[in-house]
Amino acid sequence: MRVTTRVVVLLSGSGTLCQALLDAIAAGELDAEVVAVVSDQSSAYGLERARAAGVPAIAHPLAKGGDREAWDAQLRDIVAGYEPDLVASAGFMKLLGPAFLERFGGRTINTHPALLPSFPGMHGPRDALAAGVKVAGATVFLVDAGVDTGKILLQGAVDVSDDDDVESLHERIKVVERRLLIRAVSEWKKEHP
Ligand SMILES: Nc1nc2c(c(=O)[nH]1)N[C@@H](CN(C=O)c1ccc(C(=O)N[C@@H](CCC(=O)O)C(=O)O)cc1)CN2
Ligand SMILES: NCC(=O)N[C@@H]1O[C@H](COP(=O)([O-])[O-])[C@@H](O)[C@H]1O
Repeated sequence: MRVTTRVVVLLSGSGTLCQALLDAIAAGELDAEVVAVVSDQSSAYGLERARAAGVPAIAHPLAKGGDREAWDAQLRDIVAGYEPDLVASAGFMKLLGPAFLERFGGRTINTHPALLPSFPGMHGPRDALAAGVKVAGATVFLVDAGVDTGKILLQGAVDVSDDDDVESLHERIKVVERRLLIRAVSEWKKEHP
C-alpha cells in the first residue's frame, strides 16, 4: 500500500497555498508528494512555484467561448494521468464540472477564505467585511457539484479588526488556510487508507 499521499494541486494565481504544501513536504512535516500543479491561467505564478520545486506544471486554459464540458473532461484526463490520491483546489477559480467530479468527487478538497456556509463564491473576504462580521476565517471542504456547498472538513477563525481592508483580512485568513490545508492533506491517508 502507498503511504505517501499523491496530491494534484489546482490553482489560478499566486499559489502561496501550494507553496505551503511544498514547503511542509520539503521540511519533512508532511508525508505527501505534489505530483502535478494544474492551472486554468497560463501566467499563474503558482506554475512557476511548481517548476522551481521540480513539479510538473500544466496550463489548461478555457478559451473565451470555449467548450466548457470538453475543458472539464480534459482537466479530468490531465489530472488522472498523475494518479493522485487527492486533488487540492487551492485558489482555483473555475467550477469543476460533472466529468471531473464523476472521477474525482469524494477526493477533491477546496480551501475557501470564509467560514462556510457564509460567504461562498469568489469574494469571501470582501463579502465578510461588507457584512460587518467580527469573526472571519477559512474552510476546507470536499468539493461537490454546488458552489462551496460540500461537506466541511476543517475550519479556522480569524478576528476582524476595525481597520481591516479586504487585502489585510485576506492575508491573515491565508495564514490560517495554509495550516488547514496542510492538516487536511496530512489527515487524508489516515482517513482514506
Ligand atoms: N464544483 C465546484 N467547483 C469548485 C468549487 C466548488 O465548491 N464546487 N469551489 C471552487 C472555488 N470557488 C470558491 O471557493 C469558486 C471558483 C470559481 C467560481 C466561479 O464562478 N468561476 C467562474 C469563472 C471565473 C473566472 O474565470 O474568473 C467559472 O467557473 O465560470 C466560483 C467559486 C473551486 N471549484
Ligand atoms: N473561491 C476560491 C477562493 O477565493 N480561493 C482563494 O484564493 C486564494 C489563493 O491564494 P494563493 O494563490 O496565494 O494560494 C486563497 O485565499 C483561496 O482560498
